[in-house]
Amino acid sequence: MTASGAQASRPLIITSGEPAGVGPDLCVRLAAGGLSAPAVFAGDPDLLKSRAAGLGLDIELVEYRDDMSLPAADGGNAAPPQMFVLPVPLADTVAPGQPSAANGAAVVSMLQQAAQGCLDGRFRAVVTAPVNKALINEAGIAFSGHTEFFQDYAGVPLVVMMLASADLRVALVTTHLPLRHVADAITEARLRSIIEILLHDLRSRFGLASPRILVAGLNPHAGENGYLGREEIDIITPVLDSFRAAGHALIGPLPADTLFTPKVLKGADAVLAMYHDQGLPVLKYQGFGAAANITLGLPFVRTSVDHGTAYDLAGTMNADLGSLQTAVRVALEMTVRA
Ligand SMILES: NC(=O)C1=CN([C@@H]2O[C@H](COP(=O)(O)OP(=O)(O)OC[C@H]3O[C@@H](n4cnc5c(N)ncnc54)[C@H](O)[C@@H]3O)[C@@H](O)[C@H]2O)C=CC1
Ligand SMILES: NCC(=O)COP(=O)(O)O
Repeated sequence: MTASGAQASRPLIITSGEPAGVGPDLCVRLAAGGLSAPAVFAGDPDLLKSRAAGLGLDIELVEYRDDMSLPAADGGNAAPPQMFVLPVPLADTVAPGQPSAANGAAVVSMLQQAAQGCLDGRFRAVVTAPVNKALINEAGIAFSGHTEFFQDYAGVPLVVMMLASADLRVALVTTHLPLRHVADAITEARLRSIIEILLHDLRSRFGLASPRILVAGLNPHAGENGYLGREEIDIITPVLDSFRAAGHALIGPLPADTLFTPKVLKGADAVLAMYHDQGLPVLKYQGFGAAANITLGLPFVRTSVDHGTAYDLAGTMNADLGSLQTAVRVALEMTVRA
């Protein structure tokens, strides 16, 4: 697959995420293995250098400047491989697995610089390594996730979180919300806008002309005709009916407990789950390590890993690189299509 000339000349920006987690390890491993497209890594150069050394990787860190033109396959033929770094210095030095809230501002700065570079057209797309949401809050910065951060930064009213493996796509109506607030957040207006974004991006970014989407109910047994909750009757069904009347293939609301069985999933292009832990455990059970987290509805492409900071694996070669590789591949494919 090849990108257009203008797209190919713009590098991906990959944020290295929580400094004490596996993000920096995965980034140096990705750079050492070579990428199929130009990429810049946002992070602290000293940290990346020391993590590469600790993992026994021989790479040359090169400070990235906007006026640089990067080799087509980043670090491809250079020996040792080159890693282009947008420097974001940390406030505190950290050891693998030992996070410090003092670095919260630097972690958020990586995201700001990446988002701004995408909005300005300097970067092709952003790929994020995991952050620790609680630690950023401890640093005094309100933060519930990359998804919400990029939505706010881009100034768009709503985005959709979708995790995708080779065999399953799961999008969410609500994201990082306490469970007791979920039902109130599922309004007709929100559900309608989420479905519009999902339909639009499945067509434009994934090449699905008429996506078939299975929609979960909120309550057990999709509400059991109203005896176990009324959201299906009052909100979900009317919204789905209006999309169906317009010719869209939306099936549901389906009982979530059997929605993910192979027979029901057959022929579906995506599942729309009502909340985070209704959909994501299934996706992760099915595809952990080979899935990407994608934010739909942004004015730029953003993908991420399917896992968290994995402090227990930081500084070792034991973390699986598969999800970061998948996130990079999906970002490249999405930017070719759009
Ligand atoms: N995209 C992001 O920024 C995400 C960040 N997080 C953050 O990560 C932190 C830790 O969350 P947890 O729930 O413990 O999830 P986690 O994904 O960090 O760890 C859960 C389990 O998966 C394993 N694991 C994670 N990544 C792996 C990899 N690449 N290869 C092999 N095994 C891997 C870990 O060793 C652990 O056993 C939290 O602060 C959370 O906010 C969680 C999910 C996504
Ligand atoms: N479970 C996915 C997750 O929490 C990642 O969220 P985000 O940081 O990508 O918004």
